Amino acid sequence: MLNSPSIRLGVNVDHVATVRNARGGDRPDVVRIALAAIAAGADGITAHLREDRRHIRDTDMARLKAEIAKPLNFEMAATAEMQRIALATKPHAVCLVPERREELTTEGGLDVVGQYNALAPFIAKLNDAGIRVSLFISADARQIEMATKLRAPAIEIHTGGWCDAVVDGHREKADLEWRRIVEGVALARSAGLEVHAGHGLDYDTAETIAALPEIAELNIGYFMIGEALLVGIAETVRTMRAAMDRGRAILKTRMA
Ligand SMILES: CC(=O)[C@@H](O)[C@H](O)COP(=O)(O)O
Ligand SMILES: NCC(=O)COP(=O)(O)O
Repeated sequence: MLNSPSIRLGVNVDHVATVRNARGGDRPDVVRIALAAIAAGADGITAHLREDRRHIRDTDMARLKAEIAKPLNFEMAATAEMQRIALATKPHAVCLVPERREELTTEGGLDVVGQYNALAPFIAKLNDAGIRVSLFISADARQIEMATKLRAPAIEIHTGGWCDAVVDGHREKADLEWRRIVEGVALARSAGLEVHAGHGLDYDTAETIAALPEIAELNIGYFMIGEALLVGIAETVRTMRAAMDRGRAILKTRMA
């Protein structure tokens, strides 16, 4: 089984922009928080430029690209507008996510099976520009198999259903969702995909999923920004990194 020796932490800064936009000013500064997260150990920054610009704005994405030295993971819907912006911005990576204006947050995974014909040329253009493409999908075998046909080198498994069930104490649903994730990441890795995970992760669920050998990257935002309001982003990043390291240590004992 191909494993990922280390596991990267991508900090999603969307909800720093949510707070900033509440009064329409320029504080808190998204880039300043991103730089502090990187200084504390984040391996990259994730930001979601939504069609409705409810949080991250075009200027945020441009400043993040210009001012951070670590990889920028540009989350976006697969639209012509976003492709144009991504090609102009040239982030390290793009993660294609589904979007509905009326959604509170990302609800499901991208339907790469149903959207294959549109996604194939869309992804090819980003690949050709040297941008690493990942697909935000559910841990569904058909979606994973189709992702491999789309020449995306990576997928990000949507962990929202599992995380919500854990937080809500729905043990049976959490166990079912977890089994789907375990099977999905194994299938994806065996197909040669780089496997990321994200949505709804907190310290406990990040530790649990970091024990899966196939996971190369976790992208975490909402929970961490909330924690940062209490203890600061640096301590939050350090605590999240420690949780992920505990997960990796559990993996190592299992494999010993
Ligand atoms: C795809 C995903 O789960 C998140 O990265 C996404 O950014 C969530 O959207 P909001 O940040 O708008 O809640
Ligand atoms: N792709 C997941 C992400 O970037 C952050 O999701 P969340 O932790 O804000 O739910």
